[in-house]
Amino acid sequence: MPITGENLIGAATRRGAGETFRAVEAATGNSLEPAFASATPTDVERACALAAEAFDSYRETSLEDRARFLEAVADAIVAIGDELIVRCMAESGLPRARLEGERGRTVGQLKMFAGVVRDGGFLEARIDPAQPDRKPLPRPDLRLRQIAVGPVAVFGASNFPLAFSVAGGDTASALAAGCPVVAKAHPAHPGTSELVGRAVQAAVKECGLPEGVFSLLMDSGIAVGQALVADPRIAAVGFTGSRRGGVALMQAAAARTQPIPVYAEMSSINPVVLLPAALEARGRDIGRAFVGSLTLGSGQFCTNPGLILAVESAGLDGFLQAASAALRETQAATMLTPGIHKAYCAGVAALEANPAVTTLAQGLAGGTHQGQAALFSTTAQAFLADHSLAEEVFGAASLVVRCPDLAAIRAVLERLEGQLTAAVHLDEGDHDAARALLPVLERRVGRILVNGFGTGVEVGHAMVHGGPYPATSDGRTTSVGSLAIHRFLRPVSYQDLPEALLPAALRDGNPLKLWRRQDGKLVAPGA
Ligand SMILES: NC(=O)C1=CN([C@@H]2O[C@H](COP(=O)(O)OP(=O)(O)OC[C@H]3O[C@@H](n4cnc5c(N)ncnc54)[C@H](OP(=O)(O)O)[C@@H]3O)[C@@H](O)[C@H]2O)C=CC1
Ligand SMILES: O=C(O)CCC(=O)C(=O)O
Repeated sequence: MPITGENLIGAATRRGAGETFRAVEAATGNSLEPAFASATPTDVERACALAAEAFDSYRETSLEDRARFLEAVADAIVAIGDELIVRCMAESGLPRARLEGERGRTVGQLKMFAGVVRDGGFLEARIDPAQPDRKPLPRPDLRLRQIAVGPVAVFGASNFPLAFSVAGGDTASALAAGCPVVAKAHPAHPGTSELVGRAVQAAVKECGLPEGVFSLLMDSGIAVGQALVADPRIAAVGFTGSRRGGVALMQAAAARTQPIPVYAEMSSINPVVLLPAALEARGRDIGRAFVGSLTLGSGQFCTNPGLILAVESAGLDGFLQAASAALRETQAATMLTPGIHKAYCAGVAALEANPAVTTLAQGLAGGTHQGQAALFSTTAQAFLADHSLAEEVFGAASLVVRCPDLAAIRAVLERLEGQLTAAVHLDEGDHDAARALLPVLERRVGRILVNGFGTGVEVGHAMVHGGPYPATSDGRTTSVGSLAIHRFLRPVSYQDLPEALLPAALRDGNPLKLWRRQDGKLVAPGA
């Protein structure tokens, strides 16, 4: 499939008339062909108009048709073949195996949402039948279902060019909910974005859906994204990226005449608590496993273990020795963009220059665009006194906080901002300490995990990839897993509507064969 550098607006391809830019080969910094032209305000207007036009028809597609569409998107992505992987490797610097795995995750995610749509449970159909004879007042007939919120703007993330980008989790969950999507390509991987965008466009056509169900806009700067969020037809926003970017979009959305929700997944340092019995029993093993997680994808995961908390002990010394030894042998790896590499180097330099911080180990040095892993330590007292030490350094750097006792670990956790994950390494002898920390962790994070690390999010029904601000802009939900669909739904109640006017999900006889809540009780289809 040739990459043309065009915008995909509904069924059309249109060369933008805005500033041109080229993708950058992550490993070399060289420009890649072809030139991409940024979309103009007219392109944004057209994409949003088409999305609004498609909305009422798309949101009422049958559950089966919508599920088939999601599967068609998945199949079309697979059908691109190796060209997608090769282009994505060049643009992102990520290795083949990682990207093949990420493509599998992207396709699996679309198929999972196809299953969610077919199941129909997300409609949350509820029926409170009329009670005309109720005293002192009759009860009306009340029926509720969830409907799609409207067209959604999706911002592709730089660090997951497939699974969190054009047809990633935000797009999959919005389309599953019945929302058309206008995607803004990340300029770090515009060719990858176009290839995937063309696959979605082809699936829209193949499934006979209105063309406005999907558009993809290119931009080298922020104008298109700002215009999208400001457009009155856009009803919600999905974003993964920097705190600065996410907050700017939240502000733009809040400043509208009609504010809309922004679901932004932003910064997280993902505390890892090493409890005493586990450290004593297997501190060295944990140290080696930690370095594996820290350096995965050159550390460019929002779930990266950026903060380690442990009480001073021989077990901690063993952990630090093993982690430092493993880190010193770690190859430097190409980072996603020169900008992200520069930001990483600045973050590492700030830690090195901090008098309260000790550099424990550094990975092998690399080329111009490669990130060198780094491990630092400080004391609980210093950490609590210096807020800058809790800031995310996006890349393979982590800070160990040496604590005098468990109370200091708790104090550090209490001080942290909202996080995506917290990991606790424990043995049976640590259960009391862990139990005491759980309420703090529940308040601070979206996912608590034991004897592992947060990198590598499982896409499933019980996953929360979210957390209190600033991990995300809305800690009540998730951007990964089937629950993510609820970001793009809202309930509507139908009072005393004649049967002929009711949506199929709420009709007598249950034609969609849904599980429904009847007078407050969950009733199986056919019961
Ligand atoms: N925690 C996490 O999961 C991640 C964190 N990051 C952090 O973000 C830094 C930069 O990486 P990057 O991926 O470029 O993330 P950004 O947040 O800078 O950008 C993400 C997307 O949002 C757009 N955007 C950014 N700011 C605005 C704005 N004010 N208005 C409208 N659109 C905007 C960008 O457009 P454009 O690029 O065209 O400006 C891009 O398409 C990294 O160094 C890292 O610190 C990055 C990825 C994931
Ligand atoms: O760890 C993962 O699998 C996902 C991480 C993520 O969401 C991110 O880095 O943006």
